[in-house]
Amino acid sequence: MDRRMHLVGKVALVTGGASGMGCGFAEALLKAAAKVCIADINVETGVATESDLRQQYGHENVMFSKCNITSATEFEAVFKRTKEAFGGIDIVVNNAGIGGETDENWEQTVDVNMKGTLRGLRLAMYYLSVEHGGRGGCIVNVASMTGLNPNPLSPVYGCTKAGIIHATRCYVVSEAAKKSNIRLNVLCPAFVDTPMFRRLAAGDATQTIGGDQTAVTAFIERIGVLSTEEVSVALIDILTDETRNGLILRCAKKTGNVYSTLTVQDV
Ligand SMILES: NC(=O)C1=CN([C@@H]2O[C@H](COP(=O)(O)OP(=O)(O)OC[C@H]3O[C@@H](n4cnc5c(N)ncnc54)[C@H](O)[C@@H]3O)[C@@H](O)[C@H]2O)C=CC1
Ligand SMILES: CCCCCC(=O)/C=C/C=C\C=C\C=C\[C@@H](O)[C@@H](O)CCCC(=O)O
Repeated sequence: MDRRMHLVGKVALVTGGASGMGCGFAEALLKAAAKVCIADINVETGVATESDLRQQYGHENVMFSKCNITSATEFEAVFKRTKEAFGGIDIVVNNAGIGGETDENWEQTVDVNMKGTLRGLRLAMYYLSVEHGGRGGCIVNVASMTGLNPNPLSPVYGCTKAGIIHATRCYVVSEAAKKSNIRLNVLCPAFVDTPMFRRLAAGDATQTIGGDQTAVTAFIERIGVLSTEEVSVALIDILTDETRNGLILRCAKKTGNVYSTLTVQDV
């Protein structure tokens, strides 16, 4: 049996879609003939990305919606607008996230990455569920390799990403996911060449603890850096192969793409 989910005409909502990895995901989805809502806190970049993608992939296939994922009202409004504009939602990519480890910004890292992503996950479960007028589909949460392995440079960030992995694990085994045929997977990239990565590589001291840029540079050199196109290929594989459910996909320049199961041995 063909287990490929054709993306033609599918509707995707991508948070943090104005730039970086999210923008790459939006473009890959549009290339596969899906319709995409990019939701992002940055209006200037969001409008510019919308305009660029509309020119390439058709006005009717792309929309930008301003959304701070820490705001319940704004986030809910984006789901509503996407459903109204495109007739439903099939795919949600919870991608928006930030780094920040200082006394001033570490709690914001938790608010955006943990609470914001949980909010997106809860809304996605609601909008995709059959009992609330949805039609099932696929949720991909973007965590990080640092959510699985210790990263001494960004512990708060790493914790939020571990939280995203565990939240996905819990929803995978939920009755709600099974009843509505909702697949959930988590993407764990290592370094990817995006504005966030470039700030880190350029020595933005707010992104790490310790202030040792030599350690950051050595870490990046050891791990390697993926392009947004390479990570987008991984996303499209998760979306199109309907056997992919309850999985972690690790992506790193030197080791490639490796799937493992989200579930661990039960007691
Ligand atoms: N770049 C990297 O090396 C890696 C990044 N990641 C994760 O991938 C995701 C995307 O990261 P990048 O593209 O690198 O970052 P980026 O900073 O280049 O892009 C993130 C996008 O999210 C938006 N955003 C930030 N806060 C938001 C909020 N509160 N509400 C809505 N939108 C918001 C930004 O405006 C931006 O357009 C993040 O969750 C990040 O933690 C994971 C592994 C590696
Ligand atoms: C805001 C900072 C994070 C930037 C984005 C991000 O999520 C990047 C993650 C990249 C790679 C993580 C790799 C983890 C590797 C561990 O297994 C371990 O090898 C780390 C050991 C520390 C070291 O080598 O310095």
